[in-house]
Amino acid sequence: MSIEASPEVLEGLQHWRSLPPRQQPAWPDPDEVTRVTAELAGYPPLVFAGEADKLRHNLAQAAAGEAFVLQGGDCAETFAESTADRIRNKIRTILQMAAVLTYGASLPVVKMGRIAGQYAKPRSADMETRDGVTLPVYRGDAVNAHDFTPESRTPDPWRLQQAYHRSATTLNLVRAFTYGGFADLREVHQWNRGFMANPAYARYEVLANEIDRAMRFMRAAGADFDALRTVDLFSSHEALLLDYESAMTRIDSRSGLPYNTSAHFLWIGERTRQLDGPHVDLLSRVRNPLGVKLGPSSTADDALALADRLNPDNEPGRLTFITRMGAGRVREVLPGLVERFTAEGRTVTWVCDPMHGNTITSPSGYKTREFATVIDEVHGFFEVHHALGTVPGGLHVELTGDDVTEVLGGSEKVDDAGLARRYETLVDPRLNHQQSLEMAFDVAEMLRDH
Ligand SMILES: O=C[C@H](O)[C@H](O)COP(=O)(O)O
Ligand SMILES: C=C(OP(=O)(O)O)C(=O)O
Ligand SMILES: [Mn+2]
Repeated sequence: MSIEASPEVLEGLQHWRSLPPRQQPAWPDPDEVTRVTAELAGYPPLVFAGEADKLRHNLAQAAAGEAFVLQGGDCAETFAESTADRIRNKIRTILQMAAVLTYGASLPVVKMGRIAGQYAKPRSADMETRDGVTLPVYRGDAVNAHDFTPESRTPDPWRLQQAYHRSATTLNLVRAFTYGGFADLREVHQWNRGFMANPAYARYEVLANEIDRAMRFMRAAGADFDALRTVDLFSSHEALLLDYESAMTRIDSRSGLPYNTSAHFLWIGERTRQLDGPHVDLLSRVRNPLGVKLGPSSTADDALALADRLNPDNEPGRLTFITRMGAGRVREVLPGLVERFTAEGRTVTWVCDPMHGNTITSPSGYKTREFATVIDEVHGFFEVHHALGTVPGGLHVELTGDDVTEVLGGSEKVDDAGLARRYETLVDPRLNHQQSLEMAFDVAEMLRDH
């Protein structure tokens, strides 16, 4: 039997249209946007309500310290790079990290990609000037193209449909890889041994040997490795483009409730989390698990007000705070937020984004981050939670499975001159494959030792 939504619920889903927009593209022709979204609204869902419910349950476990979250992927996915090789490398990196973290935490790892829909970016400025020419800024492949020409930079709403199709093909591959045997733990373990073969990572040898021994123990004890051939890898992106997110919001026939079917998990960015804004309004009305980014200027009052709006029933797993304070601020700002939530009996999953508070410009002019600073914020996040006796629920990172050079440092010591070798990101710098694994080993050591 199919349950329908009430007229109030359907009307509420349009309320965002009356609220002040932020970070939305200046589409040249609003009628064109209406045509695009009317078509989009008839497309099949990319994800199913039951899957989002499962993820909400997993995130509730993470809030309670019974699981650990790993959310990772590009700052901005691009259409050109949503190829089989790139997607496979990214999935492999996430699976490798998850295996190491599972050992370190002795907990199941909830895996989410910034993948299959991460095509829209909030920006600091609306316009970009080069050599005296000023054009609209690049806002992600769902909006415009990166080349610096008036044609490319003009927002084109038909790109929203391309974003849908690219998300669908990416998700198809994610499902094929993760349910088709590619995620086999024995295989993932072999890849990690390959990583450890590089002497640059000798300091993680003790941990790597422990994992090796644990695998041999499991085999000897008759563990069912065939049951470990499949994993869930959930999709997520920033819910930024209201026209798209609204068109992808559908009524679940089992419950009559709205779900955003563009991804399992949606987050609201630091720039669009205003309580009276359209992003908070639209997302408050869907049942998916939600995230909100919290930067260094966040107060406990802000965070509580967001929880009142987005999780009024204090349902575990519904709300994740992704804190991105910066390495220099996390130890000072995070405790006040966590303490208030604990004192008020609020449930939230605390996840650390050590990327966005630590962005710098290198002497040669690249937008970059220092690996050591990124790691320092992660350490600060754990120190705060351990001191308060609260639960550090997971990590949110910008990464790629490829051998790019966008973040400084790491054991392979990418330096300023080295950034030029393979700097490919169109927005923020990502950890490369090796830096991602190094972070996983570092965090796993910390988790094991706690
Ligand atoms: O990914 C995050 C933001 O979109 C990005 O950091 C904004 O970058 P900008 O300051 O270059 O606009
Ligand atoms: C835009 C992003 O982050 P924030 O909203 O935290 O700045 C992002 O995650 O790419
Ligand atoms: Mn980013």
